[in-house]
This record gives sequence, structure tokens and C-alpha cells, in this order.
Amino acid sequence: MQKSWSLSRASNLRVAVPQQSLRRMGLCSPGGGQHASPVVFPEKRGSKVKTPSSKQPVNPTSMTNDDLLKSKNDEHGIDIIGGGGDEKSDLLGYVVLTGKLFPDKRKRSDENHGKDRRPSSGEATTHESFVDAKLTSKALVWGSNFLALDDAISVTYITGLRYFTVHAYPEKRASCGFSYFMKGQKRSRKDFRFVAPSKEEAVHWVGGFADLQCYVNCLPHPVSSKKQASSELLPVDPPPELIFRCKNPPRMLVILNPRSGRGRSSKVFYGIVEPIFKLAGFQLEVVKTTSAGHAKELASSVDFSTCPDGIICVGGDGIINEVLNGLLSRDNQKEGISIPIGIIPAGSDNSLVWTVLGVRDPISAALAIVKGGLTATDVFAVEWIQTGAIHFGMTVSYYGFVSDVLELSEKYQKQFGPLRYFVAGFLKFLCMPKYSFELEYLPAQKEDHEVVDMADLYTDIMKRSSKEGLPKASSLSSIDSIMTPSRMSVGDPDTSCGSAEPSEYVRGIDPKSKRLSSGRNHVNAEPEVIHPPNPLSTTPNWPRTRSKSRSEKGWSGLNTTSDRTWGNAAMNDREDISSTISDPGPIWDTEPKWDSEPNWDVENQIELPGHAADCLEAGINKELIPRYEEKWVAVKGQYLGILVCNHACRTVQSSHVVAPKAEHDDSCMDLLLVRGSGRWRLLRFFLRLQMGGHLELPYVDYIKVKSVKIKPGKHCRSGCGIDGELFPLNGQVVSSLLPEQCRLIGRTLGQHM
Ligand SMILES: Nc1ncnc2c1ncn2[C@@H]1O[C@H](COP(=O)(O)OP(=O)(O)OP(=O)(O)O)[C@@H](O)[C@H]1O
Repeated sequence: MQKSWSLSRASNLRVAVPQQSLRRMGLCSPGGGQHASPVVFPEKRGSKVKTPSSKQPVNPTSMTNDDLLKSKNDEHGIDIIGGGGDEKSDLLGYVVLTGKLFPDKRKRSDENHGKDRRPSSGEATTHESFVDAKLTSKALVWGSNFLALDDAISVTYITGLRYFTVHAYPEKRASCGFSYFMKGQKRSRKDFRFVAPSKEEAVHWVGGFADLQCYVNCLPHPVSSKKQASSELLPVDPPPELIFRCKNPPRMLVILNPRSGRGRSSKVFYGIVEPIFKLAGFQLEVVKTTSAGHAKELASSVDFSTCPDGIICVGGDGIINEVLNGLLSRDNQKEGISIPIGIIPAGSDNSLVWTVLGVRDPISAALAIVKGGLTATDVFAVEWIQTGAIHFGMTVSYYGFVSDVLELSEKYQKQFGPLRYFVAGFLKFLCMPKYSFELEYLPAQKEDHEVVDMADLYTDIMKRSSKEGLPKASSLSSIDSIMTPSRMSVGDPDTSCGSAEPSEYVRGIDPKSKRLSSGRNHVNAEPEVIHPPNPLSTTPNWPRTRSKSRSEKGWSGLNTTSDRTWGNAAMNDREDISSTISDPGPIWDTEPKWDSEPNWDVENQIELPGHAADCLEAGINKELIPRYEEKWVAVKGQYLGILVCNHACRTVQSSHVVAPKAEHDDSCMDLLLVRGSGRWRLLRFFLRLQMGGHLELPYVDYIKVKSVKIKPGKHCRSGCGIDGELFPLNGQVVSSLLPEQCRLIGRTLGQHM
């Protein structure tokens, strides 16, 4: 009877356990999770460990919260108090184990000495001293107390004793108003020690935690270990792995950037994070980087058998980017991208882990890693068309003002640390140049899946990047060496030798050029021009007037205007008008600034791959060349900024996001265009960004795209920032997603079960 319960319990658990890294979820005993606990205990006394009732497993989705609470109260008299009872019952999941426990709140001096401290009379010897306790798939509930398993790291149990300790990092409760100031240090360690009515029941409780993938640190009984030392003939406790279905301790490589966060990353790791990993039984090999590029080198060459469970990056977004590029520069890139990446935020900017997993403090990040699970995340590649160099990223690539700030901020790294972006931003703001770009983008639409064969792209880009080697990731601290030609490294995008032709990768994205490259260069002229901002148009300076712009709003889905439904179109219109008063003016009300540059079209002709020649050959009026078969949209002009976001890009300083509709795994990138020039526009943009209203500005376009090609105007000097790394932008780059996603370790806290 009891055994069959064990079996059903195990199978229930298997259903309940989320799809965590299977490698990480390997079980100690040979049978893995397939067998029942070898330990069978008779039911005992009034405080027996109860088998789940016929109602169980409790399916919280099929019961109302009231039902759930009522049934719990009826069965065991468990009183969940503290407000938000409904909320807590939602958190309970299904019941794994019920029984009695005595919460031992006294400080233990004998904790690690293995003495089975007998509760003093009146403490726990009587049945009444124990409280009802319940272990569910999501929480441990005892009396009126509640511990979410998401907050629990591990359980320590000394074999043969009847108490055990649950180690946890619950959130500190901040009195209202103070929570803001507690950001980043909301959790602290708490050890909960429980005495079970008997040793057998203690084992059962600990086994329940093990079943729920909580690491069990099982220590030998000190007496038996002493005896064992003195005589091999004396019986010893059975090895813990025979009792508990513990998960194998994960083995990982830690790459720590000691320069991150103004040098605080070592403190963060050794002082805060490492103890958590130790408690959770992790086996870590820690390597501190010695220079920029070291992390990439490590990731490109590490033997995965030494860190089968992943690589943990301690630092900012820069170190993660290095690791990603290192993994993708390996011979076996598919294996490289499949290696899970854990992130401990310890740098000045940690947008990736903050946005994707919702954690921004090191303790929560470590908890997310301990809890496991994987979060698939898109990876984008930026390719320099002329050189063929490729750099990968997971957060954002940007051009214009922001990349200039990134460049200038390098100068102030030592003086100002994380504030350097603000200082550089202010200085750049005072002497702001004009940025002109030509860009083409492929809006994300259903049909795009048919047009773009991402698998081909992937094979191609992987083959090429493997053969040619990826460019060296350049840190902020080595911006000078990137920007100064004489000091450029071989792998840098700008110096790599390559064909001036767009690569196969680019052709793959652009079916037109793919066709041309394979000699099939006929044009299927369509009867209708659906794309007024045709870059090949002989009519200069579109869009010129407000009325034209308005009419453009009627196009279906292929232009920036219609894509503004992500913003607020009505608001845009109002903003358009108001902005003419205070602004230099919306782009369609005044001559666009780029119009004032003489001979823009002569100097900055858009050279669509093969397209112009094709048109001329065919003798077709360029104005009438339809482009919608490819669905690429081409625009050009002055842009304060171009941001191609892979996820929402939450900034550490504010709770607002740059790209509100972006998802890290939606196979799309979100293109943000801040049109025009001038300080006032820029200031308005940043102010509205702080309030989350930047998309409503009339000069901001927001488009979901599959791919973007960006080329700086002739007199435009702008870099290309990728996840905080800066590269020169001399010539066209194309940004697209890889079909393979990388895997971040952890899930948004609270979504583990
Ligand atoms: N030991 C090292 N010495 C100097 N630079 C390093 C070292 N290790 C890594 N780097 C470089 O430091 C850069 C920044 O790293 P990271 O993003 O981890 O920290 P950060 O504090 O967020 O810094 P930043 O804000 O400059 O990005 C990376 O681009 C990386 O190439």
C-alpha cells in the first residue's frame, strides 16, 4: 500500500516537474526517476505521513481556490493566513506529502555535529507540539507558515537523524514605500530546521524534497562515520544516494569578468553567489578573464565534457556576448549554441537577464540557475556585407546617437563607471552630429516564412563563420583599437578581407539577389507600385509632404506607417501637429534634413544587390519597379537612432522598455527608428522613453522585422553597437535572426513548476 503510494507519488512528480535540462535532471540512482523510493515506512502514530487522499493529486486548475483551501483545511486543519489566501493556494500545486513537523526555531550549535538533539520536555516530545505540515509541488506549508519551493535551494539531512534543514532565499518583505530602495537585495538566506516525529518520517520528508528536484545535501551520521573509520567491520548507514532520488550536481564553467561593474563582480560572485551554488551542490570551475576577448576564447575552446551543464557568465551584457560569439565560432556550432548559458548580473548593464528572466539581482539570478529550466532565446547575426565578417548578439544592435555615446563612454570608464553613459550622453548631446542612413527592412509577416528559408541561411552562415572565423568581440575598452585602422585586429568587421558582393547569407535573406546570383535575373514586373518610398525612385526626397505621408498610411502592412499600430496611430497624428510648433517639425512638414545635403541621391545611392542593374537592363522605369514580391521596404534619411531589438530591452535604471512588443523568442526583431535630427527631438525621445511613451512620438517608427540592412550615408560617421560592443560601420550591414535559438539557464522566477 505504502509502496504503491511511493510509486504513484513518483509518477505524479514526474508529470509535475517542468522540462528542465534533462542532463541536469539526471538522477543519482541507476534507475533514475523510474523507480519508487527503496525506503518503505509503516504508518506511525498520530503524526503519520499520510498518503495522498483519493482527491489527490490536487489539480489547482480544476478546483477553485476556495475549494482548494477548504479541502486542505478539512483534511489537515492547515491554516494559511497572512492575507492573500487565494493567492497562496494558487501557489500550492498538488500535494506530495502531508504529516507533522516541529519547526525548530532555536539557533543550532549542533547542526553540523550530527547530534540528534532530543527536544526538551514540553517542546516536541508531545504530539501536540507538532504542527500540520504539507509538502506540495510548489511549497512547504506548516502551521500558518509558507515557503515557496522556488525560494528553496537545498535540504541538509544527516543520515539517521530525525531533523532536516531547508535552505532558502525568500524575498525580504519590505514595508511599503521601501521596496524601491531594496531593489537588488530583496532576498536573504534563511535556514528552516524541522524535527520529524521519527527518523523514518524525516527521511520521507527529505525524499519528498528530492523528488521535487531540490538538492539534498546528505551528510553521514558522525557516529557511524567514526565507527567506519575505526573499523571497517562495523555497519554504516546506507549511502544517501540509495535513499534519496537526488539530482546529479550540475557541473558548469564560470567565466567571471573581474572588471565588470567597476570591479565588483568578484565580490558579487564569491560573496553572494558562490555560497548559493555550493549549497545547491553545483560543481563549478571558475575562470577569471584576463583581458577583453578571453571569454570568447574560453567559450570557443572549452571541452564541454568538463561543463556539460553549461557556462555561467558573471558580468555584464558584454561578457555574455563574448561567450555567445565564442560558442558560435566553434567547429561544431550547433553544439556550441546548444550549451546553456547562465547569467549572474554583475556589470553596469544587464539588460538580457533582466528583460528575459526578470531578474536583476545576483541572488535571484543564482536562484534561477539553481532551479534550472531553460529559456530559448533568439540570436541575431550582424553581417558586414563587404567583408563577410559576422558578429552575433542577443539583445540589440544600434546605430546613430547611441552608438556614438557608447564610443565616447569608453573614455570615462575609469572615472565614472556605470555613470559614464550618462556623462558621454550629455557631452555627445551638446555636440551632436547628424546621422544619415539608408535602410531596408523585411517586415515580419506570415508570408515571410515562405520567402525566407531560414534553414538555408543558417547552414550557410554557420558554414561560413566556421570557415572564415568570426570577428573578435571588441569590448568598450578596446573601442580605440577598433576605430583606428592601424590597430584593427584581423577579425574585425572592417578589416576582414572578403568579397564586396553580398554574401550567400545576405542573398539568402534577399530572394531577389539570390535569384540574380544564380543567373535568373528576370524581373516579374507587377502592375502596381505599392511602395512609395522606393529607393530606386528618380523622384528625390520622399516623403515630402504631410498629405503624402497620410496617404501612405493606407498601405497595408508593408510600411512603417501601418506598423505604427504598435504605437498609437491616433496619438501620432495629434503629436504630428503639436510637434510642428515646438519641434524643428515632423519630417513630412519640413524639408527633411537630409534633403538639405546637396546631392544626397547622387552621393548616397542605394545599391540594392543586383536590382538597379537589373532594372536598367530591362529598361524599366525605376519608379514602377514593384518590390512587394520581396516585401523589403527601403527608406533613407536622417535618423537620430536606429535600434534593432531582439527583446524588449529593459533598462536597469527604469522599469520601462525600449521595445515593448518585442519577445526574446518570437523569431522577429523589433526595429525602432527615431527619424530626423536635432537635440529637442532626441531629448523628447529620451524623456518619453523614461515614461514609456516614446512610441507615440510622431517621428518614431516601430516595426517588427525579419531582417534589416543598414548603410551609413556618405558623410555619416556612426558605429554599430551590438550588445554593448562597438564596431565600425563602414558599408552595409545586414541583421537577421539565426533559426537556432540559444538557451539561457533559468526561467522567470515563479514559473518553475
Ligand atoms: N579581464 C578583463 N579586462 C578588461 N576587459 C575585459 C576583461 N574581461 C572582459 N573584458 C571586457 O569588458 C567588457 C565589458 O564587460 P561586461 O559587459 O561584462 O561588464 P560591464 O560592467 O557591463 O561593462 P560595460 O558596461 O563596459 O559593458 C567586455 O566587452 C569584455 O570584452
